[in-house]
Amino acid sequence: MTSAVNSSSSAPSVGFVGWRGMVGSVLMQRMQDEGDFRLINPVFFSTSNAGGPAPSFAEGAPALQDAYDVDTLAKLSTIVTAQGGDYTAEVYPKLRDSGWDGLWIDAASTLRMESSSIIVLDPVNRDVIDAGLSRGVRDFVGGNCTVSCMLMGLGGLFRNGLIEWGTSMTYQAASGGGARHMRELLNQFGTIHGAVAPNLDDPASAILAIDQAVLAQQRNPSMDASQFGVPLAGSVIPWIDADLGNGMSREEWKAGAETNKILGTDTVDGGRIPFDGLCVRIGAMRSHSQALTLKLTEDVPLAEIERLIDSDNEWATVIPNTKEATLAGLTPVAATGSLSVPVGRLRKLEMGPQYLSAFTVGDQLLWGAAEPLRRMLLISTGNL
Ligand SMILES: NC(=O)C1=CN([C@@H]2O[C@H](COP(=O)(O)OP(=O)(O)OC[C@H]3O[C@@H](n4cnc5c(N)ncnc54)[C@H](OP(=O)(O)O)[C@@H]3O)[C@@H](O)[C@H]2O)C=CC1
Ligand SMILES: N[C@@H](CC(=O)OP(=O)(O)O)C(=O)O
Repeated sequence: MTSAVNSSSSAPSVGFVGWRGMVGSVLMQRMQDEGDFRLINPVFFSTSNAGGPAPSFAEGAPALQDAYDVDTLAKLSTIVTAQGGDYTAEVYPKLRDSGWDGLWIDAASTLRMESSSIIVLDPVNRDVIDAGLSRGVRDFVGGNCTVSCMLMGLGGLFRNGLIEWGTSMTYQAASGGGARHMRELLNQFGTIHGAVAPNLDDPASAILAIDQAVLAQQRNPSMDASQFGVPLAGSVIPWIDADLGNGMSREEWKAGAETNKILGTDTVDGGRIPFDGLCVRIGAMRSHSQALTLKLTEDVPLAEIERLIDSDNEWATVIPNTKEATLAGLTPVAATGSLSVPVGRLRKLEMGPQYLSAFTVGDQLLWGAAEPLRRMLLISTGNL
């Protein structure tokens, strides 16, 4: 499918860097699905193939430009990048130093916590985005995938001041690491299966023998674990991103830091909400899940909690707390590819009526990465 672009001189010229990566591909697909290219004059950049043809879906766009060419980038009113943090760290300062004052819309975490940037998640913080645009903020960064998916699901409780503190235990999919991580997980599953396939085919074979063969394969140094460091298939890895040296992973630090920045509660007197937990990589392909324990500021009836979650935005969806509904609607397999953010397992815990459990799943390439950027571009061009 091709998407006509708007090449009239009055259409905003928007540069895209990182459009063929995983986040970038999902962003391009969403923009095609929604007809966004009709509204802008896109210029596509590459770090590896300058001069090559523009993507086939963008009919009428010029050839690929060099993503490191600051002069060419500086001609554009807006740059959208999903190229990664190293690219941002190298190119962004040069571009600003050159005097460029266009809008920088970025998926990487590099600039997220800068005071000059806003983390974009407009169903939750549209007021912060609008105020930022009015006072001349030029850097808009997508949030961490787990944080964005959590706030999309539970925004109704946060925004009504009902969360005193929260803790999340995450179950993050391989796709959070990128395309090579997804491939590695699948190869590991395949290698393990290959090691026991004859035994599996024989219904009379002993399960303990199969179990031992699986473990031997997982511990075999020949098993490719170059992306994750250790086998993920048939296991879990309770550490994501850098070691901050204080017992906390960087992914865990982002949960509290970014949640409060998005909500605007990160100032000393802004009512910071303590939010902390453990981040764990599991062998899901795509879509991050998280189990939450929330301390409420008051004893709100469960029915009211469900109403606040469900009505906060058009994507948050309460899943009834039954086994049948949970299995049908509250898994990565059910959530992947959808903008809906299911929230379930809602119940008051034994600790008291102000303690709530919740489980939520979100496609971290949609609301967790591409969709907030796409919508920020629409907001900045006056189309949302
Ligand atoms: N993965 C996720 O869930 C999330 C990622 N992010 C952030 O988004 C940024 C980009 O992440 P992600 O999309 O996963 O990164 P990818 O590694 O998938 O893509 C980044 C770049 O790698 C280059 N590349 C090299 N080989 C290939 C190939 N075979 N196929 C496609 N691209 C290739 C492309 O640049 P070129 O075309 O110039 O060669 C591409 O733009 C990162 O900063 C990440 O932290 C944010 C939220 C969630
Ligand atoms: N760290 C996330 C993915 C990601 O890219 O996050 P961030 O944009 O905060 O670096 C994960 O591995 O699941």
